[in-house]
Amino acid sequence: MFRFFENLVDPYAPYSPNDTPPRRLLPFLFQYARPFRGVFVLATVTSVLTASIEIGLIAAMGWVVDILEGDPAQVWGAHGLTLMALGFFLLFLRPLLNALDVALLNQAIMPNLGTLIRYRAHAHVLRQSVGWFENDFAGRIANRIMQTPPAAGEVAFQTFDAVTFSLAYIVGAVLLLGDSDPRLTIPLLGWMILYGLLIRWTVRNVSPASKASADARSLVTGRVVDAYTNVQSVKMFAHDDRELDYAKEAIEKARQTFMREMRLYTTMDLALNALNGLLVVGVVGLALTLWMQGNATAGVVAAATALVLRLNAMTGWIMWATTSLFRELGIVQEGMETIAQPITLRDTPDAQPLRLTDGRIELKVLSHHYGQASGGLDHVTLTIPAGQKVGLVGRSGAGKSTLVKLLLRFYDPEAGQILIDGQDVTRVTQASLREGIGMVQQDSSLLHRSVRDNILYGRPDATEAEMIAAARQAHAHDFILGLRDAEGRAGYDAQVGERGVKLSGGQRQRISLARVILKNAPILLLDEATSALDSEVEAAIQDTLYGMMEGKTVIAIAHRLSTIAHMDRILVLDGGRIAEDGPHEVLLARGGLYASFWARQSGGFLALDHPEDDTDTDTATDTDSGEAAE
Ligand SMILES: Nc1ncnc2c1ncn2[C@@H]1O[C@H](COP(=O)(O)OP(=O)(O)OP(=O)(O)O)[C@@H](O)[C@H]1O
Repeated sequence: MFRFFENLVDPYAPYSPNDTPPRRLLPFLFQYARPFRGVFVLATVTSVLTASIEIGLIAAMGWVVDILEGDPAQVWGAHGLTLMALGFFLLFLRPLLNALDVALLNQAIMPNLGTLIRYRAHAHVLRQSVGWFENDFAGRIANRIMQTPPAAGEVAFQTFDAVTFSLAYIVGAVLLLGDSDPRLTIPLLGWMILYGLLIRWTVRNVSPASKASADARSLVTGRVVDAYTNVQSVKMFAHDDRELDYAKEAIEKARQTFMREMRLYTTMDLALNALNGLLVVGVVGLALTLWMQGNATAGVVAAATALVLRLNAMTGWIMWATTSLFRELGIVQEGMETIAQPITLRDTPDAQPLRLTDGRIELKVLSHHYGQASGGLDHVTLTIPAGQKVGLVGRSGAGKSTLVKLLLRFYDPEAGQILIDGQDVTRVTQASLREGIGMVQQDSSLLHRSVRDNILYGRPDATEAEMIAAARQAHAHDFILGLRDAEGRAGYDAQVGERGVKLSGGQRQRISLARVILKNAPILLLDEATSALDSEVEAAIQDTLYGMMEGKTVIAIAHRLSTIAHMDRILVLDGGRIAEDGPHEVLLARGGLYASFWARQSGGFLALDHPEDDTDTDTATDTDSGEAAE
């Protein structure tokens, strides 16, 4: 029985993703609720029926009190059949309806609605561009993906469990009292107006307060996760206390917003109690007066009393349900700041797969300043013929990585065009573009999975033998065989830890090299691909790299000029522009920037951020081949 209801809606059913999700709350929720339409209609019906039955039972109780006033000997004869029908209804039909109501809520809606939202929200966020992720905390994004779905589930639950039920119940109460004596509805209607006003006040204040709270909580998660992911820097600079203070600031903000929210609930509770007192005194007092005047039966007084006492008990629950509904709506609204953001970098509707025939790359007056006045790339025009090997050098911040990221379409250029084999990279599908490009980065972070999964990331359908061959080529096979993780998994099955932290930098770089070897894409981008390797391994890997470059168009960013000196062509970027362009010897002979870089190389390293300043840069060269060495 459970399974039937649990399978009523498939949260993973195919759907057409929406690049621009609605920015308003209700349309946003409705888009996720669409697959649940049938279930929601049924839940509304059962909820209304359940409320009507509650009212019916109270009416029946009044009726029973009235028949008690008659002759006991006559009761069975006159009302036996009705009483038996009532018993049958209570014993069998009511539990059945109740079971249907609960199963729809607990089995069909609750587990599936949250799952559907989480799955689709994650799918949406995954489609965001690299630039989008750079502008936020990963922890905050994750927090929103985690807390929005249960909040939306709670909204649905309260809507059917409390709101629909209580509305139906209150309407039923008015009808029942009106039927007994219309005057009895006067205090009830008065109460309803005040109660409505109280709910309106609460709702208006609770949603923003809860959104502020949720916002503050997400910030806490963002800061906490930021400290955990960068724990090495935290420890290295002995900044535990600073980090704690930084988090405390956010934690305190969360406490302040939470306190503001809780004040609302206390005020609401006090007002509700006062209102309920008025209701009981009003209705029961009036019913008693009518009875004393002989205008109402004992049954009417009993039913009216039962009704308001039940209402009295229910209002707290309704109020709680209504506020939790709006509190959860506030959380959903906060989550929407992440989940409802449009995908700005997307495939054009007519995007075709990239047809990579030769691997010719053209940049046409390409500019990208990350939305700022300077930085990035500035008016770069360039043609790289198919199969050419290009070395890209320049000072730190010259725009080398920007060029590579634009080529991969991690961002859309602010001006100009990039063509690969004559096709504009913004007009082909992103998947096909990135399939055609292999990239090895300086900071090769791996996924928290097994070595095998990480290498196969380059080509998931590769065979075991192909994967091992790639690892061998990257000089990774031997050390991989020696790996063993904390759970005893060894070799290719060993887990590499978050971002590959359980491996050395050189090991990480070799694994990421193996996956690019496996991918075997026609265009190769190397961003300091061997920077983390010791010279012995590097020498061996250089051979592998030269082998890999065979027949491919290559752009290699290098800080160590010796690794690119033999390339067909060297491009020197300076301040986002191409300063020099030509083979090693020609550039050396020209005596410009490249020649000065080369001259300043010591032991194969090149200096630096400030080539004018000899003393500083030479020191940096000796100690740091990363940032300082260009
Ligand atoms: N995501 C970003 N948002 C804003 N500005 C950025 C971003 N990425 C890079 N920049 C800016 O663009 C300029 C070029 O950066 P880029 O990373 O391309 O330099 P680079 O030549 O690769 O430097 P390095 O050798 O240090 O890696 C820098 O001034 C940098 O501050």
